[in-house]
Amino acid sequence: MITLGEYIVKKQSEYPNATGELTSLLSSIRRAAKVVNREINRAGLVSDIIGGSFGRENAQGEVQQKLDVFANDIFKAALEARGEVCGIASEEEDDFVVFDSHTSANSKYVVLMDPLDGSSNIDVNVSIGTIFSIYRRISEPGGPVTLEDFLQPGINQIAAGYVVYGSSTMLVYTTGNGVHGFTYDPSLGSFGLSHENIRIPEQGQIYSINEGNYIKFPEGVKKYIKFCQEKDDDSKRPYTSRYIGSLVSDFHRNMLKGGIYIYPSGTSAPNGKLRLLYECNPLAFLAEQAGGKATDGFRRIMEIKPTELHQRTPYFVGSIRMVDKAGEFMTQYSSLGTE
Ligand SMILES: O=P(O)(O)OC[C@H]1O[C@](O)(COP(=O)(O)O)[C@@H](O)[C@@H]1O
Ligand SMILES: [Mg+2]
Ligand SMILES: [Mg+2]
Repeated sequence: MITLGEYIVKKQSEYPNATGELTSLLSSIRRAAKVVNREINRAGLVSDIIGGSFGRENAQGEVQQKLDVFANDIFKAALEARGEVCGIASEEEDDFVVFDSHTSANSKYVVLMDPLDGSSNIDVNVSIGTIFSIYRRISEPGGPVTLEDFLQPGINQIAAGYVVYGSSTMLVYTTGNGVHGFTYDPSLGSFGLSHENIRIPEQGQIYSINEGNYIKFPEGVKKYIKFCQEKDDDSKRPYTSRYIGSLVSDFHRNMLKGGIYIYPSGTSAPNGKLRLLYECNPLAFLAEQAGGKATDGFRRIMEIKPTELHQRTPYFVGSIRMVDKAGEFMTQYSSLGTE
């Protein structure tokens, strides 16, 4: 078994100019994932780290769970410790955080993260995740870190990935050279290569959307859901509806089996729920690297120029032919002004 650490180093050797900073940064994430995984495995045993609300709201007005805060602290500390990162932005931090140690201040990377994805599933033993996105800063190393360092379009990402804490724990990442998955082996305490060069099937039979919000959906989405539910032997419809309620877990399943995940805009959430910078862009990079697609119903997600740290966007991601089909319905009904 080749471990994640060995694989990252091996990949680095393919880049003669590589400095090892990204390798070290990725291994900080690997180490933090192990610590968070250990706590998640005993979720349910209520303590000051896990089990229930932290009793405070984040910038988006969501009540933070204890594990949201714990995961945020663990990843933040791990990213600061090695000095390869000059600053982070996180779902659980109102503003971006600058690391001011000498090494950090001179480093060239910023990280954006959703430390704990699927928070509503923490206390009910359903799989959850962590999402991360890595950019080269725009500002000069050694100089002040600015908001512009974080408000970069997804196409500028250097690397992205997620950890899914499910029946097994996996870390899946890309550096723009394919998508690779590693499964955690608790007996060895390391991640082993289990899914090299993941490819999303162009067409799947799974659609993932919270149909509880159906009446609030744009007409294009309502029509696409009906399309998924209609019988048509040629295209193996009706498709199967699967919705875990943890973006990482729904995305991971659809990436391996084929499928589409949609979190649309709605009458009560005009820009949808998901955050462009640390949920949608990193998974869009992975989806595209695996042969899939990610849009807001109309535009390529990774070409959207962000304006705010916690901005939301409608999200359509997964098998390329399914995202295209959903896009056709969105265009057709938005042009009819019935969006
Ligand atoms: O309950 P809803 O409205 O369907 O939302 C579920 C979605 O919200 C999220 O939980 C948002 O992420 P966080 O848990 O990180 O806030 C996604 O993981 C998930 O897909
Ligand atoms: Mg999330
Ligand atoms: Mg979260």
